[in-house]
Amino acid sequence: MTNFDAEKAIAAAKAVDEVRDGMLVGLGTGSTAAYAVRSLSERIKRGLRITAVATSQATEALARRLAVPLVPFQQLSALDLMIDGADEIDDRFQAIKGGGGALLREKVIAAASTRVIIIVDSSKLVAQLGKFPLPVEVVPFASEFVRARLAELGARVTLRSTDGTPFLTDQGNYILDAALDKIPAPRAIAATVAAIPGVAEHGLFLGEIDTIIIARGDMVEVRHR
Ligand SMILES: O=C(CO)[C@H](O)[C@H](O)COP(=O)(O)O
Repeated sequence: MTNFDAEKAIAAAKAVDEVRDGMLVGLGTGSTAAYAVRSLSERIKRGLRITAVATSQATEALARRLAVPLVPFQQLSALDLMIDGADEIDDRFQAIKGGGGALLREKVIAAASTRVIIIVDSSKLVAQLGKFPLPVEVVPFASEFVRARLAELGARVTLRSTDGTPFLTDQGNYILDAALDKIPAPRAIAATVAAIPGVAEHGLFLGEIDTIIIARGDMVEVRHR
């Protein structure tokens, strides 16, 4: 386990402490969120009664394997709590997400949740967003059109792929990773990108996050908005 893995596990356990009997809990995607699923599973084994919603097929598979009770989100419109990771987060509770390609479902679940807790290791806290390329989910039909529009904004744009095969999201869309280096005005970029026809969602989470849990070594810091 790397130091960052240990921090992820500590932050995840702290977030899972916030889960109470009867809650409907949104489960994020990625390696940090996976620690939260494991931690939640341990509490369920000790008697916690909750129902969860997964933000991706990967998280769904993990939760099923660990006997975390799941319900499809299609039957719901609101959740109590979401626990998820992030690729970058600043001290204004603004984040870039989507490194795992689940940004669209993550944004829906975040919007549906009364409270959103983001759990991160110490490498994820930044003074300004933008070092991590902004993931933009696009319908495949529009991918070249959207790529050109993002390039006009000054981004170096890469179609996410493995060995030349485009990565497909759980919705069957593509991801364009838009490297901007710095995003000094996240709200303006978010509005501009969201307005490009063919964009399904972007990875800027600007108003959704209520609590950040950051682990540094074996210390954990909880910040509330
Ligand atoms: O947004 C995400 C998935 O879409 C993840 O939360 C983000 O990529 C962080 O992943 P990890 O915890 O593996 O570093």
